[in-house]
Amino acid sequence: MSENILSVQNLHTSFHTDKGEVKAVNGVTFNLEKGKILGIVGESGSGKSVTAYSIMRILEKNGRITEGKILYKGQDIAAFSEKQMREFRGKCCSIIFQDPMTSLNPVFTVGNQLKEAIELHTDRKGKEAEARAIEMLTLVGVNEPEKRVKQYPYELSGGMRQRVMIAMALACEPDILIADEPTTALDVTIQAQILELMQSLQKKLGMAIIMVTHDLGVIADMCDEIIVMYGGRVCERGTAEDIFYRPHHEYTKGLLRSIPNVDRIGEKLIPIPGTPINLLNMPKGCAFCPRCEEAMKICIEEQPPEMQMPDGHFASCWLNVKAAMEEEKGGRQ
Ligand SMILES: Nc1ncnc2c1ncn2[C@@H]1O[C@H](COP(=O)(O)OP(=O)(O)OP(=O)(O)O)[C@@H](O)[C@H]1O
Repeated sequence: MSENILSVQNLHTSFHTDKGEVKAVNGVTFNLEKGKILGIVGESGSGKSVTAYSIMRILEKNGRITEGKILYKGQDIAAFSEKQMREFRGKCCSIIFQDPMTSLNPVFTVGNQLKEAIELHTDRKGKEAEARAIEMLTLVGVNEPEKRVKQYPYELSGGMRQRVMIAMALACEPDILIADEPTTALDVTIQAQILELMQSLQKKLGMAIIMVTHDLGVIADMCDEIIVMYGGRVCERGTAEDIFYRPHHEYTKGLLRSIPNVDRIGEKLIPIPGTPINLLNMPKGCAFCPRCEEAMKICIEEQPPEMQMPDGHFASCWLNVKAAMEEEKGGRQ
């Protein structure tokens, strides 16, 4: 039976700024099953990273979770003390970022930093931690690990640095790994290698992964479940198959039209027209409405409810409500 290791329920996160309250995440709900890969997809500014940082409670000082629950194995992490949170980060849930250089300390060797992470979160100390560091580098496919531990981050390539970051994140065998745009800064071939590595580690270690990305194409083959975000809200969530083959939100359809597809070679990619919404001034209705070619009057006025589709996945779009009503009307005639 499936088991939710993480359950995010109606999460709201805001930032206080001189210009007003930036409502970055507005009612995000999803479940992450043990050992599964979940993708969070959306364009820049849609609230993907803020959702991830809310889970880790690593928001910037002006940020705050204003509503909702984050349950880890059934326990609400909002109630965790700072000490419990330090244990949670690393042992239960780890995060890797887009640019490993911002996370790796340039003045310490790779070995030193790995050893420190291992000593901090596990019982392995000294020589045992050093041996574990080499073991972890081998696991993530770093060649000549004995030599690498003595090197500084600047001596490694971008792909190699990301492997080191993954090794560090996995040193304590967390149940959940959050990867925030882990391959965006890498060139395409290295990107594919890192994604492959993450998939194989997921299989080997059995952890769950949350992949945060703006590129639906990147995660097409690796995710079990996908949530599509726009303007801090979830537009659609379901299995990867639901999202790719049976999309029920106009934004998801737009995203799909804008990624290359081998079945449509020669076809033009269609970008989504318009600009992202202003989070300081959220529209009353559907966040995507100003850019939606199918928008109706109700879309401007009211936020669409999340509806379960016949195949079981969820979408928040008034067009589905209209379609459902018309079907019902047709059935009654
Ligand atoms: N400390 C902050 N103060 C004010 N606004 C913030 C802060 N951090 C994030 N935001 C805003 O929250 C919104 C969501 O940001 P978030 O980083 O989650 O977007 P994203 O979907 O991950 O996109 P990207 O890939 O560009 O990071 C953005 O409009 C961003 O400007």
